[in-house]
Amino acid sequence: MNEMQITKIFAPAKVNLTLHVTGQRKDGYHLLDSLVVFADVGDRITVRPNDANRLEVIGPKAAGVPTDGSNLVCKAADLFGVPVHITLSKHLPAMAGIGGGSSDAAATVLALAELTGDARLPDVTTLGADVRVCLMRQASRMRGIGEDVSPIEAMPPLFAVLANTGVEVSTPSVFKALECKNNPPMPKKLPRWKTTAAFINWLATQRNDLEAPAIKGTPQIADTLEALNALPDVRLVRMSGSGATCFALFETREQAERAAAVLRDEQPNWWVEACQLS
Ligand SMILES: C[C@@](CO)(OP(=O)(O)O)[C@H](O)COP(=O)(O)OP(=O)(O)OC[C@H]1O[C@@H](n2ccc(N)nc2=O)[C@H](O)[C@@H]1O
Ligand SMILES: Nc1ncnc2c1ncn2[C@@H]1O[C@H](COP(=O)(O)OP(=O)(O)O)[C@@H](O)[C@H]1O
Repeated sequence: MNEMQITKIFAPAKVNLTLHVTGQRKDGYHLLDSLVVFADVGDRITVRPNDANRLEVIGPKAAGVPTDGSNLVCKAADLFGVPVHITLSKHLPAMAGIGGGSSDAAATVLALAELTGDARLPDVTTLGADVRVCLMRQASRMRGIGEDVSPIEAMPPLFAVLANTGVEVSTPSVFKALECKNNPPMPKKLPRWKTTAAFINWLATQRNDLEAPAIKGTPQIADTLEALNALPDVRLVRMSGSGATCFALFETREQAERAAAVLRDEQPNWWVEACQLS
C-alpha cells in the first residue's frame, strides 16, 4: 500500500425509478425488481492509510450519522483489514430511501481496492442488500433481494428534483406494512427508450410498491409528492426506495433547476436538490 496515497471518492445518491416487490423469501427478505439509477448529488469520502482506524463525519447532513464502527464505511473498510482514516462528508439525508449508507459503503470498498491495489472486490452481502448495485454506480436492473444486478444500456438523459421533508423512515417497518408481497415484475425485456419523453412515459406505467405502505406510516410523503406534482414542467413523481425521499422527473436540467428553486422558496426547511440521473 502506498503510505502517502489519499483516495477521494464520490458516493452518489441511489434512486429507485421503479420498485416492484415480487415475493418474499423464507428468511423474510423481499424479492425485488427495480430500475436503479444514480444522481450527481451525493456524499464525499476521503480515505488515507493510518496507524489505526479512524472515522470523521462532517458536512451538512452529518448530524445523527454514526461515528463509530457501526458506520457502513467502517464495516466496508474492515473487509480489507488495513487501518485507514476515513473522512465522510454527508450531504445526503440518512434513512431516506436514497441509499446514503449503502452508497458510502460501496464507495469505500472501491477506494480501499484502489488504495491496496487489490483488484478483487470483496463480497459485500453483509453490508446490505443495496450495496451490490451501489458498486456499479450506473443505471441497472436489480433483482433477487439486491444481488442480481444487470446494467441498463443506453438510458436517455434524465433530470430530477429530489425532495425530503426531514422525516426518517425505517426500511423494515415499511416492508412489514406492505400488504401484498406478490406483485407483478417489470416486463421480462425492458424497452429500448429512444427519448427522455418515451422513457418517462414508460416509467409512468411502472410502480413503487412501497409507496402506499410508506405513506401510511409517514404522511409527510404524501405532502412531498403533492408539492413535487405542482412544480412547473414536471413529468412524473414517485417515491424512492422505502422513502421518504421522493423525486420529480424532468426532460431538461434547466427545468429541474427552475423547479427546485420554486420548491426551495416554498419549503425552505426541506432537502431539495436538482440533479441528473444516470
Ligand atoms: C428498499 C431498498 C430498495 O433499493 O432501498 P432503501 O429504502 O433502503 O434505500 C433496499 O432494498 C434496501 O436495501 P438495504 O438498505 O441495503 O437493506 P438491508 O440493510 O440489507 O436490510 C434492511 C431491512 O430491509 C428489509 N429488506 C431489505 C431488502 C430486501 N430485498 N428485502 C427486505 O425485506 C429487511 O427487513 C432488512 O432487515
Ligand atoms: N455512512 C452512513 N450514512 C448514513 N447512515 C448510515 C451510515 N452508516 C450507517 N448508517 C445507518 O444506516 C441506516 C440507514 O441509512 P441509509 O443507508 O442512509 O438509509 P436508506 O437505507 O433508507 O437509504 C441509518 O440508521 C444510519 O444510522
